[in-house]
Amino acid sequence: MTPKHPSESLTVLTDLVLPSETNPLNNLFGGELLARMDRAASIAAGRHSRRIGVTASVNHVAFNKSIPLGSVVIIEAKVSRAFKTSMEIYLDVWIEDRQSGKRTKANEAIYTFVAVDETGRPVEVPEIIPETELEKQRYEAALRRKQLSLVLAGKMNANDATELKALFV
Ligand SMILES: CC(=O)SCCNC(=O)CCNC(=O)[C@H](O)C(C)(C)COP(=O)(O)OP(=O)(O)OC[C@H]1O[C@@H](n2cnc3c(N)ncnc32)[C@H](O)[C@@H]1OP(=O)(O)O
Repeated sequence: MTPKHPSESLTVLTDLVLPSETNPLNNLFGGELLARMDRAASIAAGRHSRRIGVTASVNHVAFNKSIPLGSVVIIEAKVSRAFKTSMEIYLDVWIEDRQSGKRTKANEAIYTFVAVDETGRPVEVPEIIPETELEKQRYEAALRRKQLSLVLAGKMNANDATELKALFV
């Protein structure tokens, strides 16, 4: 399989915050943002693998900044690392000022998707070659995050998480 670059999976989802999507403080409901990010990540995973992608885990979500009613929200999703059948998708969420067009970073999230065939069985995905400095940083750290996610899910013994253990020695 020909390796790909993260830019080939870039998915940008731009949408408004409507009244039905807000909490009592008139800010975007967390679950609505999670769903939008899942959609963007699913498209990014599909662009990288050209397969059906299922969400295997949500590894990290930081709701750093609330997103008010009426905001223009931009979600950027890109595959940050591809393993054998799984892909880490890194999501950056921005609020765009209507007047100036200036973007403010609101949230970040990291999802893991697995490429599957029509019967739901995991299938291999192309390798990824990071290009920019940020892509290289995210690529390097992705193996640690995969090991942490597998340990927390009870799918990996902590003693086998070599990359993760290296952080503490
Ligand atoms: C877009 C959507 O919303 S889809 C709907 C929500 N998602 C779903 O319904 C998915 C349901 N879950 C499943 O179908 C299965 O559990 C799968 C396909 C995700 C994984 O199946 P498994 O039988 O565990 O397969 P397997 O053990 O071979 O793992 C497949 C890959 O997933 C990775 N993986 C599995 N669980 C996790 C996890 N919790 N965190 C990180 N990676 C994981 C494995 O490390 C492996 O990666 P690799 O092949 O790149 O090394």
